[in-house]
Amino acid sequence: MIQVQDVVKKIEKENILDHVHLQIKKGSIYGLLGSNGAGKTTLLKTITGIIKQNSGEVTIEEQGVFENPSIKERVVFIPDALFFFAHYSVKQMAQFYQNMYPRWNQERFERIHQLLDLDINRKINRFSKGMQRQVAFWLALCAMPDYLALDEPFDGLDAVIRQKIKSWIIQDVAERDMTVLVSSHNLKEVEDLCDAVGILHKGSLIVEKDLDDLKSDIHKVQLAFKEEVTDAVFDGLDIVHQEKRGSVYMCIVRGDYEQIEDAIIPHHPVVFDMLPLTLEEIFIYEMEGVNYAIDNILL
Ligand SMILES: Nc1ncnc2c1ncn2[C@@H]1O[C@H](COP(=O)(O)OP(=O)(O)OP(=O)(O)O)[C@@H](O)[C@H]1O
Repeated sequence: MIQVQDVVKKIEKENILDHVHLQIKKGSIYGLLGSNGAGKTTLLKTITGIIKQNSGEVTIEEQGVFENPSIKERVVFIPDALFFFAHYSVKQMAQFYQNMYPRWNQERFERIHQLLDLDINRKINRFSKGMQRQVAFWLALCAMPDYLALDEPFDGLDAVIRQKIKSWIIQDVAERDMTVLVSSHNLKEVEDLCDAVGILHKGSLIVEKDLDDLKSDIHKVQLAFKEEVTDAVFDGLDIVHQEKRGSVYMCIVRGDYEQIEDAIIPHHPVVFDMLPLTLEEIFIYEMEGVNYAIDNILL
């Protein structure tokens, strides 16, 4: 398990991480979402022990991560801006990884080689951006990490490779109980992959929930009534957002399905549809809740 307790990270006197708490269960895939500049990369670097927090605690399996080689050899971080040694070929970079990560799996390296079709003797900086990202995943997965942290991981990968890599990750989670932390602006991708999500805004975690709970707790409700109604109709509903188009109300409402139904039905609506929100919609409304507003986004 990864535990982040009351973590503050300051850069130039500013709290880039502002008393962050989070927990990531072993064998789960956790999606870290947030606005630009929210602190996601800083949090990933803190969790993987690349940088040290000013206060608070970051532990993996109850051990501090920073300057802890026995934990770090079980953690791999793929940053959004990839780094490879200049002039290193895939083969040379693999040798470096082999020295860094004692559980390096050479057989897996050769198997993935056949599946990715990249020349191991070619200098990595001669590869395209997407090919370099393939190399990053290739090396990361052969290091057999127990904890894999990914920052905007699928940027620049074609759909076929993306699917392939996602299935390898899911396989490692299922078979080896690998824990994955993924930060991404591609919410569709996160929605498909993650068990739990956290939303970071201005250095604070504003939401942290299992994805299923998050989705069952907020709905898009479309309503119309035969006669003009007063606001009393909406009493008892936790409305996050509301718009009226003609005679139809479109509302975003917090609460479970039955609870919302029980509040609405007594008012005899002639139209009453309730739909789950996509993760992208949930994200937008949660951000609106912290005044990161975008008006008239209801579809
Ligand atoms: N080395 C640095 N020096 C100064 N400020 C920094 C540094 N690294 C990060 N920051 C600041 O910290 C804040 C958080 O940055 P971070 O890269 O963690 O955000 P992010 O959530 O990953 O953003 P994005 O989604 O845009 O990639 C930003 O305001 C950024 O300017």
